[in-house]
Amino acid sequence: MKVYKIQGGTPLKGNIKVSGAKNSAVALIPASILADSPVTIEGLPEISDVHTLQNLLEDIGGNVDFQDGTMTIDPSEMISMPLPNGNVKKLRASYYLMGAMLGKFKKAVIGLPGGCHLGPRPIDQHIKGFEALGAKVTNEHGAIYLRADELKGAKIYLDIVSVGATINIMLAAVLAKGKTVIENAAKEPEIIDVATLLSNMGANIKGAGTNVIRIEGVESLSGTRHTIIPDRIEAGTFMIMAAVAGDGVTIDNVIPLHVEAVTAKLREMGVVVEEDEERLFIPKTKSLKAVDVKTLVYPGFPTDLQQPFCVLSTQAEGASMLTDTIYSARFKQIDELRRMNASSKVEGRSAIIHGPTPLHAAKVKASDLRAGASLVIAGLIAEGETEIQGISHIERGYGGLIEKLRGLGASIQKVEVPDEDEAQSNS
Ligand SMILES: CC(=O)N[C@H]1[C@@H](OP(=O)(O)OP(=O)(O)OC[C@H]2O[C@@H](n3ccc(=O)[nH]c3=O)[C@H](O)[C@@H]2O)O[C@H](CO)[C@@H](O)[C@@H]1O
Ligand SMILES: C=C(OP(=O)(O)O)C(=O)O
Repeated sequence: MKVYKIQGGTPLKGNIKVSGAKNSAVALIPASILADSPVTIEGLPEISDVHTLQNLLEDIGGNVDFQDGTMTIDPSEMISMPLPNGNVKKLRASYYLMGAMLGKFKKAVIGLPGGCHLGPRPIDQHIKGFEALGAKVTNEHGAIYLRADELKGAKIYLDIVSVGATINIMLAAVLAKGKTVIENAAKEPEIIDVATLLSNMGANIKGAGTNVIRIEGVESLSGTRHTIIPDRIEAGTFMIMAAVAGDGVTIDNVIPLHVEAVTAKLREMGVVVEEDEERLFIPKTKSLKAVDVKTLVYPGFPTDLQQPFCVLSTQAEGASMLTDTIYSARFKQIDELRRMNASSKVEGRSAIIHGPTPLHAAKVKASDLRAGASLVIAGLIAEGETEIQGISHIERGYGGLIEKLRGLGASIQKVEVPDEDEAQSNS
């Protein structure tokens, strides 16, 4: 089994570059299915979610070339092959194959998606949208069957503000007949990025980034070239690292507006954040003050940074309360941080953390992507050598993390160790 080993205590210094956004990448790649000719996407992150989607597009007949962050997808020979199992379970965003394949082929069979276990993650709003557009949707043995004679534009009000449902309905609607209006749409930057790609492919979309999106269906879409936006969650992760373990860190390839909620919270804690057009500089932090955080939909504080932020709170003076209003059970990092001496507990939808508490190295396990990120940050400040298991979760969303952190002087390596669970079950 591969693990990360981190020798904590080395202050981080220098420049670190943010990659393309995971949550855009995983929607832009399926969006290419809708074109009639090759789509090229530049700046993609080297993460396993991207590689898994490449394999899924190849499974349905796509011709995909991926080198140095640039992926060219030729969809001209794709067919609506059923994808009930296998790779679709490896990531959350395989649900975008539903919208894209329904839009293009008017039929699809896609297994229920995987992704991080953060409490219930239903897809009822996606299905409600597909049905409103005229699709018949059934769940048969864990796979979603979608079929429509024809897709027709409709007015869809989302009961819950959902990133996935907003994008999925856009994907299904761009080739539908007539006008679709998505009300109570999510406003995340990734939605604008996907709308930009689709518009450059020939789609007619207005209002992406606001809570009402209007789409006028078109006959066909063609290939184009698109550069992805930077990953605001990776940027936020590096901001937290710099605040808690830094001795002067410059974060390159950031859109400061996209991380405003994080910047504001860090400043409230006493962290200096200097903004430039496309970069941030965080000097060494003198002391950290405890703050309360509540996750909200964009432009609020992102749920994806709640888990890493918990580590910062362990080093702040006083009691912090971090409340996740998006996911009821996104606190699996807390038990692992307690192993490392954090004074923390979960009460309902909140983590309560008392600090400052020195963290000690331990053997810990990443249960999901951002729990993994929080353990990496904890390992960087803990005394001794931390071993992190479950790194496949981390590698779904952070590309080249070891190299990037080594560039800041961190002592981190990926090594093979015997699998203790396997050894125990064999003995
Ligand atoms: C691949 C991707 O982009 N993942 C992101 C996306 O996930 P994802 O798109 O899955 O998250 P949503 O925005 O859909 O979920 C928001 C909330 O709505 C609920 N919900 C969602 C859809 C639905 O049909 N019914 C329903 O009840 C969810 O359980 C959750 O409580 O947005 C989340 C919220 O910012 C992020 O944490 C994820 O990193
Ligand atoms: C929850 C996340 O990802 P996914 O939706 O892909 O599981 C995340 O990126 O933090």
